[in-house]
Amino acid sequence: MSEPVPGTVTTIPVTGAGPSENYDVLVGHGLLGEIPRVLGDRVQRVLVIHPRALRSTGDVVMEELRTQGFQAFTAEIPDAEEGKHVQVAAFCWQVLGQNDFTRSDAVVSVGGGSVSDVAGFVAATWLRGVRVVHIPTTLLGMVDAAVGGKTGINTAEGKNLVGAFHPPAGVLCDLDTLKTLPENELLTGMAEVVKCGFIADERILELIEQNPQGVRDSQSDVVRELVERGIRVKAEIVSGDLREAGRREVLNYGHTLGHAIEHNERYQWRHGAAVSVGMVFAAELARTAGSLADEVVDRHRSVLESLGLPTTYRYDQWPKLLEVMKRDKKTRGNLLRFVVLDAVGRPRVMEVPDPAILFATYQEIAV
Ligand SMILES: NC(=O)c1ccc[n+]([C@@H]2O[C@H](COP(=O)([O-])OP(=O)(O)OC[C@H]3O[C@@H](n4cnc5c(N)ncnc54)[C@H](O)[C@@H]3O)[C@@H](O)[C@H]2O)c1
Ligand SMILES: O=C(O)C(=O)C[C@@H](O)[C@H](O)[C@H](O)COP(=O)(O)O
Ligand SMILES: [Zn+2]
Repeated sequence: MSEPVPGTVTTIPVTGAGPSENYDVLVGHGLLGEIPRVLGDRVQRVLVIHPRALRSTGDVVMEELRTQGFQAFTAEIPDAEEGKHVQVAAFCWQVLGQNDFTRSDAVVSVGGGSVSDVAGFVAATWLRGVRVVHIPTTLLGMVDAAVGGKTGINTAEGKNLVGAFHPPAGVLCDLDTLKTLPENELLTGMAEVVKCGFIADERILELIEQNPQGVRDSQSDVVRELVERGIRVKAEIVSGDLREAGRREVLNYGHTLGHAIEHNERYQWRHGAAVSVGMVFAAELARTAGSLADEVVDRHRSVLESLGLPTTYRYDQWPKLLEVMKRDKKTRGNLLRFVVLDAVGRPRVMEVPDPAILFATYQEIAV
C-alpha cells in the first residue's frame, strides 16, 4: 500500500442539507490507505464494487480493508454504461443480502463515473440507505461523477432515468490510479472540466488553452490543478443545492442534447464526448437567442477541438434526439429547458417552447 505523500493532499469540503451529508473530497497520491478512516468506526462489512478493468485496484482496496479488520466482499460488474443497469443493481443487492449487510455497513466504488453512479444507487437503496465511499479512477469520476451525490442507472427509454440523491461519506481521488487511464478517457473526461470552465471558472479554459501537451498527461501539474478546480466548482454548486431545486441545474450544461446523443449511440460514445457536442449546441442556442457573443461560441469549438473532442453530430438524427430530450429531467410538462450562458461564468436556464428554434440551432452543429 502506498502511503500518502505528506503535504500534497488537498481537501475540498462539500456540505449537504445537514451535518450527516457533509463530506470531504481528498485529492493526492497514495490515498487508498485513507479508506478505513473515511468509512468510520461503526462499519464492519464493506462491499467493493468495481468492473473487471479495475480488478487489481479493487484487490488492493480489499487487502487494505481486510488488513484493517473489515469483512470485505467484492462485486465485479460489467464495464462502463453496461454497468448502469437494473440487473447489475439487483446483483449487488443480492450480494449485500446474502452477506447480511446492515445499516451500519458500507459500499465502496472503485472505477469511473458509471461505477460510482450504480454503486451509489445500490448504497442509496439498500435498506433505504447505507454509507458509500467513492474511489474514482477516471478524470471524469474525480471532477464530477463521484462528487455531489447524484446516483443512477439507465433504462431503455433514457439515461439516468432512475436514481437517488445520496451523498457519499467521502471521495478519495488518488491521482496514481489515473496512470493506467487511456488518453481517450482522460480527454473525454476533460469535457466536464471544460464545462466547469464555461459555467464558473474561466481560469480552467486558460489552463487548457495554454497547456496542450500537459492536459494529455494525467500526472502533470496542470491536470492536478484542473482536477482540483473542477471539484471546487462542483463542490461549491452542490453544497448549496444538493437535491437540484435550482442552481445545481447549471451543472447540466451540454447534457440535454448530450444525453440524447449517448442514448442514440446506444452508449457507444463516451459521456464526455456527447456532452462536448451538447455544449456547442447550447452555445449556439444562446447565440440564436442573442445572449452569447460570437467569440464565446467560437471558444467552445476551439477548446473542445483542441482536446480532440467532437463538436458536430449527424443531421438526419434530429427527430430522434428531440424525442429523447423530452424526457430530460429539466423538462417541465411539454416545455424543454436548456442551460445556456450569457457569458463565461454566467449560466442560466432557458425555456424553449418552440421546436423550430431548436431545429434551426441544430443545423449549426449538424453534418
Ligand atoms: N453522478 C454524477 O454526478 C455524474 C457526473 C458525470 C458523469 N456521470 C456519469 O459517469 C459516467 C461516465 O463516467 P466515465 O467517463 O468515468 O466512464 P466509465 O466509468 O464508463 O469508464 C470509462 C472506461 O475507463 C475504464 N477505466 C476506468 N478507470 C480506469 C483506469 N484507472 N485505468 C484504465 N481504465 C480505466 C473503464 O473500465 C471504462 O472502460 C456516465 O454514465 C455519466 O452519466 C455521473
Ligand atoms: O451533478 C450534476 O448535477 C450534474 O448534472 C453533473 C452531470 O455532469 C452528470 O452527467 C449528471 O449525472 C447528469 O445528471 P442528470 O440529472 O441529467 O441525469
Ligand atoms: Zn455529465
